[in-house]
Amino acid sequence: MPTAIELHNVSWRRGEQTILQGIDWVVEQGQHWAVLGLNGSGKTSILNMINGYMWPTSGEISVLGRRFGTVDLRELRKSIGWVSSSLQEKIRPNEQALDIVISGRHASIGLYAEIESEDRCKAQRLMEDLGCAHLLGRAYQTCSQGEKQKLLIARALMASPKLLILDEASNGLDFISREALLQSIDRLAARSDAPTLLLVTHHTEEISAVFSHSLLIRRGEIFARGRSEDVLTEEKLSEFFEMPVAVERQGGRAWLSVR
Ligand SMILES: Nc1ncnc2c1ncn2[C@@H]1O[C@H](COP(=O)(O)OP(=O)(O)OP(=O)(O)O)[C@@H](O)[C@H]1O
Repeated sequence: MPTAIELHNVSWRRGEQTILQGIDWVVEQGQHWAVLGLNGSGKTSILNMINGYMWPTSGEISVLGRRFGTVDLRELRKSIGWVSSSLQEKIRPNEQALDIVISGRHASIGLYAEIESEDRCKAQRLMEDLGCAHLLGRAYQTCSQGEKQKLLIARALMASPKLLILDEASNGLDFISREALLQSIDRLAARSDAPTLLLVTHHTEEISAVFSHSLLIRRGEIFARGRSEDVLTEEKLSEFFEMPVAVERQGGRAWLSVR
């Protein structure tokens, strides 16, 4: 089975500034990873490289077993779902929830292809799985932030991606909505046909047990990577944040506080 992601000695420089330095990271298919790093640490830059929107200054990248430089990126992107807040802004406010989900089938914003009933059934099933089937005929602008996120995840799943990136998916959610979204993500991860998941987050407590591995990025370099229980420890995180933190484990999640 090809690896989901391979970055070998990837660096990215812009003029005098080194934004990524010597990134080595391998994600096997079927693993789910959390990616943690302070603002400006380089997370989005790595995601842009994985999606082929940016090219490293040096190093090699393979995604889903295809080595960059020899692959049609537009084709490859059909196998990658990326749910981010910037996607939210691209959705037309009066578009209906079901249509938004179906539009993910062709990785387009808006409906350009004829809707097949198969697509409609799949979209409905995904909405049920994510607990947002009640929104079917609702206009996007009338949905809450949490509901919008679920719709966008369902939309990304329409194309049956092999890799799904959830980029700060819980931004702006209240406590209850965030828990509901995290539960939906857990259910998704537990499915036998689940894509490889990357959860980009600022909050360790969002990293549930399904995210078996974690990557910590600091100032454009990998600070730590490996099994989440080995990486999300008091000692490592205190060193990572350069601040003494306490970690309390509850339900397989690491809750942080400043010591
Ligand atoms: N196109 C660019 N040109 C110059 N600098 C850039 C460019 N893109 C990103 N950077 C810089 O690279 C660094 C890493 O940015 P990046 O967006 O990858 O961080 P991030 O970890 O995603 O941050 P955040 O959590 O705030 O979203 C930042 O200092 C940013 O200003």
